[in-house]
Amino acid sequence: MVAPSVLHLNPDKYDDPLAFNPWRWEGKELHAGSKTFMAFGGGVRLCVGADFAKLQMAIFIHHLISNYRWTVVKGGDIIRKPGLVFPNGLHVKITKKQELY
Ligand code: HEM
Repeated sequence: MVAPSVLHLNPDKYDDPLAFNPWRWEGKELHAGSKTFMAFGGGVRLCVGADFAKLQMAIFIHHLISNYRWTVVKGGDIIRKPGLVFPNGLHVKITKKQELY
């Protein structure tokens, strides 16, 4: 049985687990097989909205790529293992593209 909250609220894994701290995963391995993070839960209680949420993220990224110009500021080294990993981050500046009409 998988109980994501037992993992995510475990003070041995995360300092002050009840605090809102989006940086808590910085430097940790975040991939499908991660032992410290399960974004959509797992097992029989796997998030039923996971595919819907991923579709919304894909549509959002599509609009960001189609309508905005991305300029790399720093980072960008890529490791394929097999998913993409940016070991030193990928900092980009995003500016709205000029309207052509
Ligand atoms: C980025 C967006 C989302 C994240 C990170 C997320 C995360 C999670 C996690 C971690 C669980 C498991 C909770 C547990 O095991 O106690 C869960 C369950 C659930 N999620 Fe999501 N969720 C997201 C979006 C959605 C959406 C869009 C819907 C509905 C349209 C949804 C509906 C549900 C439902 C109904 C459950 C309970 C499933 C069950 O207990 O059988 N979620 N979600």
